[in-house]
Amino acid sequence: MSTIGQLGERIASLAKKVEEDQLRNDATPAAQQIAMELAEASRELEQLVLGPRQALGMMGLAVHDASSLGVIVTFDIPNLVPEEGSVSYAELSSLCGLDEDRLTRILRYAMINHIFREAPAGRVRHTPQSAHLAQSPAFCDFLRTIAAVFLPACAAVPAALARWPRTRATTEAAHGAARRTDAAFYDWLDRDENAALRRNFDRGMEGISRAGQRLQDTDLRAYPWGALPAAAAVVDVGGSGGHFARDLAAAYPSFSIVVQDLPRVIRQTMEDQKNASGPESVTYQAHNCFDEQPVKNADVYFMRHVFHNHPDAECIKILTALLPALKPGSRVLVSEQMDLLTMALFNAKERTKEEYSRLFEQASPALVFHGTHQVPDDPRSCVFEAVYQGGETK
Ligand SMILES: C[S@@+](CC[C@H](N)C(=O)[O-])C[C@H]1O[C@@H](n2cnc3c(N)ncnc32)[C@H](O)[C@@H]1O
Repeated sequence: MSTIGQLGERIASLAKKVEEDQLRNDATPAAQQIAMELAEASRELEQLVLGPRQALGMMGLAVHDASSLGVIVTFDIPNLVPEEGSVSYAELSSLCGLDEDRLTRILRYAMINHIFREAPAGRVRHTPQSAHLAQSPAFCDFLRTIAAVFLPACAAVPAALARWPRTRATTEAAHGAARRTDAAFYDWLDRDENAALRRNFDRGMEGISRAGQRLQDTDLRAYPWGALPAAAAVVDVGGSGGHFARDLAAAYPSFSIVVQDLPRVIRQTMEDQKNASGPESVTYQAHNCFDEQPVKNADVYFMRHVFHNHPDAECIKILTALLPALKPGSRVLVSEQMDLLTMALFNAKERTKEEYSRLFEQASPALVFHGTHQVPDDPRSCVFEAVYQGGETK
């Protein structure tokens, strides 16, 4: 482990490079890698400076970071603060409906994280952080989903694991314990009384992919899409409202792309797309990924952040449902990102490349693992690739 002095020197030299890269607008993988190293070294320095007692205490209390952010987006505060200038706590309180005392406490806490600042005393104005929220409505939908749906599930993880230490059942996940329900996550979300949460969840998928931590740009850069045939047919299974598909279509206009998701998601997407000018090469289809794949002989079947929702047996079912559609050379791409949320919601598993290779093989020996694709600046994300060799009875 480095000393505080060594880390300080390293941070100073990395910071200089990052500043120069930012001035040159250099966003190459090498520049992003250096920025990541700087962020990691800064986190390590913070831990060393604080020492274990303070650092661990802050980790335990980080729940307030998430809940204060949750209040801010739930009450739509970023859009109530003027773009330029400031607003008083009293005015903000009457605009958002939250009493002034609690509003002030919550915003002052959030200011520790540089979300808003108070200047002059008693008046609130934007920072780059809070302005990002005001400019990213779909990302705020995702943050509202975190506050209303994910936080209760994450808080229940220790109790759920104590109750079911070895289970893989989707009905025995922390989400179920928090909600006191036996329903698996998506069945619960589908209930009539959860319509508002569902809408936030569906829109939030685009928000997190475009403005949050699960940037779809990673998948566009990590996989060599340009090496596919010019008129490649791509199916985005579990593609939500088509946010990835539309970016893929913009980068590769000659591809034809089908976005599949649950009927309610596709219904809403078609509704939303009526007034939007989406690319014609992207079409939408309601399809349950456990049913036989209706789009035959596509070049690519892409599943982004879908497998992490499911235990092994269900992933094998999803892959098996693809088999009748595959032609020799069809690629199955599974894009994943490491996080603990899927454990809280679904008891799902994070898998290594060996485990993915086994999953593909268990679905069919003709589905041959071809390796992984990553970008250096987002080591938590990975695209696992299998190619169908054909030649077996499906
Ligand atoms: C974590 S989201 C990922 C969405 C999108 N691929 C992305 O990367 O933002 C998982 C998606 O799978 C969809 N989904 C869940 N169960 C499904 C099923 N049985 N068949 C098809 N899609 C499903 C959800 O509606 C949701 O859009």
